[in-house]
Amino acid sequence: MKGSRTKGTTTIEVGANGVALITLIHPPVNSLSSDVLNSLRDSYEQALRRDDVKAIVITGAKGKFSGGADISSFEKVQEGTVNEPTPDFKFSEVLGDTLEAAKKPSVAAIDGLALGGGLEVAMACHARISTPTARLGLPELQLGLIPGFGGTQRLPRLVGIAKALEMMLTSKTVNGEEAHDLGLVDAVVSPNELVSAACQWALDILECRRPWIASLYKTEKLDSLGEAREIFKFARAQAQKQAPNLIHPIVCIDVVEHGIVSGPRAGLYKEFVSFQDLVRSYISKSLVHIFFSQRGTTKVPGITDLGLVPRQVKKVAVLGGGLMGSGIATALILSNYPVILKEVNDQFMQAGIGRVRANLQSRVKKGKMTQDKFEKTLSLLKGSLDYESFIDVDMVIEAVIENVSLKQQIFSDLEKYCPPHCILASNTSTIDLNLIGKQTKSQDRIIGAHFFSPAHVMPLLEIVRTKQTSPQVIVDLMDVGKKIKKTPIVVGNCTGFAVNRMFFPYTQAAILLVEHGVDLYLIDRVITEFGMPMGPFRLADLVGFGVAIATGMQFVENFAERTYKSLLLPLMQEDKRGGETTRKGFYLYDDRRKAKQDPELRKYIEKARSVSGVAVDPKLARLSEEDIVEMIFFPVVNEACRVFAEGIAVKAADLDIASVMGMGFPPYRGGIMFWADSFGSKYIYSRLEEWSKTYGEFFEPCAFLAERSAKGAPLSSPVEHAKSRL
Ligand SMILES: C[C@H](O)CC(=O)SCCNC(=O)CCNC(=O)[C@H](O)C(C)(C)COP(=O)(O)OP(=O)(O)OC[C@H]1O[C@@H](n2cnc3c(N)ncnc32)[C@H](O)[C@@H]1OP(=O)(O)O
Repeated sequence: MKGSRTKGTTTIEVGANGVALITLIHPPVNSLSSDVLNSLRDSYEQALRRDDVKAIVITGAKGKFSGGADISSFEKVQEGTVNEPTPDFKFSEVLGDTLEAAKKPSVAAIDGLALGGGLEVAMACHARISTPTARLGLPELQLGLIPGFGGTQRLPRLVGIAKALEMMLTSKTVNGEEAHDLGLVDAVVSPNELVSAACQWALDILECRRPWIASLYKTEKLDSLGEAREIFKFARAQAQKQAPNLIHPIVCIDVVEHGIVSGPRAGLYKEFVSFQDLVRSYISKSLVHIFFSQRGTTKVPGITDLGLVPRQVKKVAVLGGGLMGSGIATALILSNYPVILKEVNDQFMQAGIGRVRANLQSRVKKGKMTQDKFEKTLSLLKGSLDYESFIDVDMVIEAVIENVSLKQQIFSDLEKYCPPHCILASNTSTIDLNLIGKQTKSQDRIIGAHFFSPAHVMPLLEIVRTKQTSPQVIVDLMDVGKKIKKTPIVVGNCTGFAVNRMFFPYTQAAILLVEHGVDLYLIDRVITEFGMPMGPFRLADLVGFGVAIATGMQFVENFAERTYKSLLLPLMQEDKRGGETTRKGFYLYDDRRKAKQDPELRKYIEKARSVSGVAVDPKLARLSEEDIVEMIFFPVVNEACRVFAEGIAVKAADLDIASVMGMGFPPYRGGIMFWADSFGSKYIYSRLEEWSKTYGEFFEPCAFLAERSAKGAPLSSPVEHAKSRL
């Protein structure tokens, strides 16, 4: 069973002071499985029955209150194994009728996490005591859900409507101190005082020295109805603007509002009904899939199951202080790794250090970092112009321009100057690692560490292994990845690896459509409305045509048969239109980087069209929005299938994560393979085949897709005989 190694339980221990301590136990995060919930109800009823119990404290084992409802139980509902609302989802009644309405007071003692259902249990208690570092929140919306154990009603009554909506809509947690300021917890104490302070608080409630509060009926934090309506109106407008494709944030606001207007019991009922609908929605199914897939990336068969312990990486060198190198250095020093930044001359080195400084300064400006922490963090970075200081580094990450012979030279040098255990990583985004390491004898410690720009912000780290890379080196890099808060996906070696192989047809398909008559700006709009952060043309402007063309060349060389050859980008570049940095690309940019459409583009498109020998296709010129989405993304699915079939990715779910975190594919569509399976392999195959007949090999469905389509099989089911590169 995913995410829940045991079914969990609770224990009850009655002290001489007459307080029953109920402990939630379900490693690793004390999630609330059916067994935990049933056991909690039984322990609670026992405490209420026993004459020697005067008051109750609920806490979680091993310094964690609870990570919330057991998410794996949602999967069963989503797979259709469970149809009716299960007792789990009716637990809201138990919290209201048994805990909150009890004749004995209860206090939650919170350390570590109190998330989702965990916080909802705590809010049904009559008071909450937490440690300063505890994290409290209702992150259910991240899963396409709303709180289902009364959180939509109790949180607004404890912290006010606006703050409650903010916490739920952003899924952000607050720490114990902040929770105290908000009124969500009643006192903050150190972890070793937690249980005794909570027991004392419960006795104080009993003896009327502290208030006995049922959160559900608290009113003093609630705004007047008129003010509340304004808050709801504003929240709806914001939610609509930020996530127009998502319905559950609006449902959440509706449910909170219903409770304010019609009373908390009516609110609880609406919460229950809405939760039942949402848990079965495609969006929740997709987001739950993403939740488990993201955690699944750290489990790589044949590598993470070998019992290898990651070696400690104490010092890292980064080669190249450009955009990528400085971003990588920033990510490393932010996680306390001392870093040497090597450049070829002083001017470049100072520029690189300047970029790192600017990255950190922007955190200070946003209030995410103190000036003192800024100084300390920056002091971890040292510039260097030679390899002398590489004598004691444990890992090098090369991030110079995409030039094969330059990289080959660098890796030969690294072999000479770095200690023999040192991990030699390259941040190349496309070049085959075997080529890069060709002139060395260190193939076992050469690995790809492909970051995404800006490297200190983007969450994905594509770890590329060749057939020679040792499992130890992979485990070491995965560990560094985790420490710098990246989600690693381990992939095999090939041109473009997983993410860029999927990106390539995305841009290519867009160019093909434009040359055949589809409006360029319409494509960007449709793709943005689909949920991508920006359309393919706006993205090309952001990346810059220089990089786009250089990367494209790698694909032309390696996958010529399925490359759509167009001169659109080179023609524009010839005219000094190189993307955002030149202020002109597919869009025109003003001082504030605001993009404006440019009617002049027509002349480049017409020229590119005539060079390609392509005529406007009236059918494509009238393409529906659905068709635009399919013609752009099915070629991406096709490439993802190849990547999967070749064993470059071991699990389809890794490609889902790669697409979401590397390409910006909307997580609420579950990732590229998950989304593709919602159409079915037969449909995708038939569409690609139809287009390939008219528009050429670019669309030709791959053998894997043909095979899955013939069997009517899902694209994400495991590949049995893949010639795995892992
Ligand atoms: C009715 C209610 O209103 C509905 C709900 O409560 S919905 C649930 C709300 N709770 C959440 O969304 C929290 C989800 N969990 C998290 O954000 C993070 O796991 C965490 C912050 C709790 C811990 O993070 P971290 O320490 O990095 O550990 P992480 O690797 O994520 O999780 C450890 C393991 O616990 C599992 N897990 C975490 N939370 C879980 C949950 N709520 N249910 C089931 N499994 C869970 C993970 O799948 C993972 O399993 P694995 O080891 O087999 O891969």
